[in-house]
Amino acid sequence: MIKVEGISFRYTREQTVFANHSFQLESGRSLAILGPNGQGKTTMLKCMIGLLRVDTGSIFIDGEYGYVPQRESSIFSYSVLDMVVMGRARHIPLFTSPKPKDYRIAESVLSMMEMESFAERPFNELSGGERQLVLIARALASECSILVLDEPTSALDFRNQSRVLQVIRGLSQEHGISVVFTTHSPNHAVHAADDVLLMYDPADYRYGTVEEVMTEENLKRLYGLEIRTFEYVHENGKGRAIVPVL
Ligand SMILES: Nc1ncnc2c1ncn2[C@@H]1O[C@H](COP(=O)(O)OP(=O)(O)OP(=O)(O)O)[C@@H](O)[C@H]1O
Repeated sequence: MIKVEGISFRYTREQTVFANHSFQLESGRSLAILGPNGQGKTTMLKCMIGLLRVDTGSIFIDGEYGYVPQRESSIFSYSVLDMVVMGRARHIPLFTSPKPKDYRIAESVLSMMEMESFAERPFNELSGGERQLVLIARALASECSILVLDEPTSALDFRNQSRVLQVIRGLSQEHGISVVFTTHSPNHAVHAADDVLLMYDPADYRYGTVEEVMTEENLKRLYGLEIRTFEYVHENGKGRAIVPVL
């Protein structure tokens, strides 16, 4: 779990990115962070995992985290299996090679994500969506209990967006992994998150469950747009779609 209490961050004296934000992420839940371009979503993620130091407040992380960046390419032509094995780095002593156990774990993660057939393919020859899934697999191979993803669905086609959202949902619901991700899509937050953080402006935010927070009124305020939400019924239950009024 992650507990964030009263944190503030600024890159420069003139520019506060966020001030006095508090929220938490319980085990096995997923949290979506939404806000306009440049509002500080990536900065928030970086603060949460300690890549940036907050100016005030505290962050308590109970567990190991795996970080999935927005995009990554490799100058070497690693196979997908080798890329995923790299996720084992924190378990492999310095100057030693991965052991059969590391390969077994990497293979089992690929299998959990139904990507066994990708194991021998060169990572650099995969599509953007396939690479995103491999980067998620690499983070999971570290046996993290918290997965942190920066815009995991950006640049993906409709099908791969759904695939990544299903993976996020399954990891929290079936594997007890806590997931935090940033997104520009309110629909993706509704589909894959339990909790939401809306970043309005540096001193103002809203945090709560999807049901509490993802209202037409709050989203209108966040994006400066008229928004409508629709309930629909599908074979596995109910869903909600959010659209702008254009
Ligand atoms: N290294 C940096 N130094 C100075 N300012 C930065 C740095 N990185 C980001 N910023 C600024 O901080 C603010 C927040 O940036 P951040 O990337 O966290 O926003 P974001 O909500 O993730 O944006 P986007 O949706 O466009 O990806 C922006 O105004 C950005 O210009």
